[in-house]
Amino acid sequence: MSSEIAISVESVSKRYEMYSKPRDRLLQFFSSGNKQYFKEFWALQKISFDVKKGETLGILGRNGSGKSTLLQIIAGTLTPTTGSVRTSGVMAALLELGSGFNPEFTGRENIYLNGVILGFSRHEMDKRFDEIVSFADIGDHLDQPIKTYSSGMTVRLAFSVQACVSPQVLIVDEALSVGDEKFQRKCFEYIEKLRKDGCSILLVTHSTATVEKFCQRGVLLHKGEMRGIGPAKEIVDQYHALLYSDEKAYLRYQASRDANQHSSAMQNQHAKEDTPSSGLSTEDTSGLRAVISGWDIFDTQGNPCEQYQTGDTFRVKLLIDVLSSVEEIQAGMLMRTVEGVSAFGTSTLYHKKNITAPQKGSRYEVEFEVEVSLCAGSYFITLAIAEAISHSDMRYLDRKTDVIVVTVHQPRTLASGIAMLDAKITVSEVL
Ligand SMILES: Nc1ncnc2c1ncn2[C@@H]1O[C@H](COP(=O)(O)OP(=O)(O)OP(=O)(O)O)[C@@H](O)[C@H]1O
Repeated sequence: MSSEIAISVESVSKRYEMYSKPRDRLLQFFSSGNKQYFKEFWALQKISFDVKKGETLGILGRNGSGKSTLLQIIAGTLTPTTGSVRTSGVMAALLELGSGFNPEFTGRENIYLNGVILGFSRHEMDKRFDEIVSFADIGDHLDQPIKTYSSGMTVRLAFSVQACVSPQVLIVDEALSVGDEKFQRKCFEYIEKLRKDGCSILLVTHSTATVEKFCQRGVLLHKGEMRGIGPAKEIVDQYHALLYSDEKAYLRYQASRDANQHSSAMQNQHAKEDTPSSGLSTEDTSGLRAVISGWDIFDTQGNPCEQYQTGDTFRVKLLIDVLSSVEEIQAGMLMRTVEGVSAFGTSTLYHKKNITAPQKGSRYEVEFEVEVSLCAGSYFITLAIAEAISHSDMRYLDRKTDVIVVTVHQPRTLASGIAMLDAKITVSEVL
């Protein structure tokens, strides 16, 4: 393995044996391989990629696409059916919540236990102990058994132990989403510091905002196969195409991306994405057929505004430039939480307001007026336009991912979660 590489994954596949009845497992055990009582399920198929030293790589994919399986194989807690993984340097892993802890032992005891697993002596852990405890900030709970911890406390301690041993490779599996926002920020600051010090980081998350912010490159897994590897933003776009379209539409999107990959047309598009308000020529020089050429968010008085209170109304406007003939254009918006969970999406299709037979060179403005029935938090808005092919199918024309961030405040907390539903509470004494 080259000295520039921190993790090398070579043709890794993982097969699970699926038994329909527990009895079949026993029969298989005694069958000495003459008969197969299980169905094969390949959770991963021929995955290969390298992570460079100092690089942060994000792994994206729908639920069940194989992300955790891959991380466990890289962390060495699961054996691949075929293929191999090589890593260099001290490797710390934050896998499933508290998976490295013994629940019966106290936090203090588990710090030392984890130290041994990571290859550190007691003396070496003594030197790091204070930093770990101060980072975890779990107070007196340190001397209580881990089984009494909340999930937030467990993740605090797990992160602190793994990060404070100055690893050369850090593997993080979604675990951080359990902690509160303040602790998450602290973790990401620490991850950034580790990255600057040359640590290679592999991050599994559903938050595309996290991938775009922290990762140079991304990997997209789909049904156990690697569907893409490349600059974080491109992989996030592919992931969105996979999430928000049906499978057929995604495959078409991917095929057209592959065809255009080396053409200047795609480079044009990304250059334009970086300067959204620059305005676009209406000449179809790029191969694109329609683009989102501008967008903004306003309050009901028409002032640009990204801060709202629950119950307020905002207006998102987007401009669409039609570069060549398109039969019918559908425009949509999607609001997602910081963790990437969809909170609300709507489209001209749902409201029977698609743009039909737009002329080449024409420009349209679409306005979404939305009442903010959301709990307090930050929400990212993605805008997209697509060509309606049939009632249930579409082909993406342009997409602007997480381009508007709305912060929702609630002066007096009335609810938690995402949706602010109207609730009435009645309390009465039962005699
Ligand atoms: N021990 C197992 N036996 C059989 N199938 C398994 C086992 N572990 C995982 N799988 C299957 O392997 C596939 C990949 O699972 P994995 O947990 O890696 O997905 P994931 O991308 O991490 O999902 P999520 O986003 O929901 O965490 C899933 O279909 C899962 O059901």
